[in-house]
Amino acid sequence: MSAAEKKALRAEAMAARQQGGDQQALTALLIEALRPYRGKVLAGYWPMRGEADPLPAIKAHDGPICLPVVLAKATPLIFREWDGGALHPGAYGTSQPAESARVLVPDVLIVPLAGFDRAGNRLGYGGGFYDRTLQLLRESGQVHAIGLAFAAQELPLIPAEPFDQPLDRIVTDRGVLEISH
Ligand SMILES: Nc1nc2c(c(=O)[nH]1)N(C=O)[C@@H](CNc1ccc(C(=O)N[C@@H](CCC(=O)O)C(=O)O)cc1)CN2
Ligand SMILES: Nc1ncnc2c1ncn2[C@@H]1O[C@H](COP(=O)(O)OP(=O)(O)OP(=O)(O)O)[C@@H](O)[C@H]1O
Repeated sequence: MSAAEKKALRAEAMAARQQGGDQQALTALLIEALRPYRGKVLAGYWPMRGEADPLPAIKAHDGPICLPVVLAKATPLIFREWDGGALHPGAYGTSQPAESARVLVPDVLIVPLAGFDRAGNRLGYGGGFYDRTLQLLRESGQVHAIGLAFAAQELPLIPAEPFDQPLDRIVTDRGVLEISH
């Protein structure tokens, strides 16, 4: 897929995201999907630009919670513990925990999506941050990646590229997709 085609696909998915969806149904399904991970380190995200909101489900998690921090372009994300307190402005309009917060290694990640397809391929903002991060985490242990999106963000096909890290599961407001690799 050319860069221009990928850009167009991303724009299409982001436009669909603006329609939103049933946030309450999404929260209930996400809480259900996280139930097996009680006590595990959970990475969420602070939603921006119309992203599906993982916060109610994160707050219901019984275990350590962390949020992504961008250190630099083209490098994996790190995750700092979040106690529910005030956040600080980070790169690209993100909000991140204080630099004094502990760095944690997540067992389960909620991955923000621009778009997704039924095979578990995902589109983000194009920074490759989650691809790099999931690659690194998967090299050193087991990690479960749950994509979160509104059902309207589904695309028929996102051509997988060699560096793309697929999701293990996708939770939308209309149900849960279990991905078999
Ligand atoms: N809520 C949330 N937090 C997150 C992410 C995310 O997708 N969602 N990230 C997921 O990676 C990381 C931040 N990465 C991001 C990368 C690019 C842009 C962004 O707005 N890009 C611009 C182009 C910027 C440029 O290249 O100059 C754009 O899309 O218009 C935002 C976040 C970590 N935190
Ligand atoms: N593991 C990796 N190692 C090196 N480069 C990578 C890796 N993963 C992705 N990239 C680079 O990152 C760029 C962006 O990837 P892509 O368009 O898939 O981003 P994205 O998945 O939309 O973004 P994000 O992961 O931040 O949500 C690609 O051009 C690719 O070259």
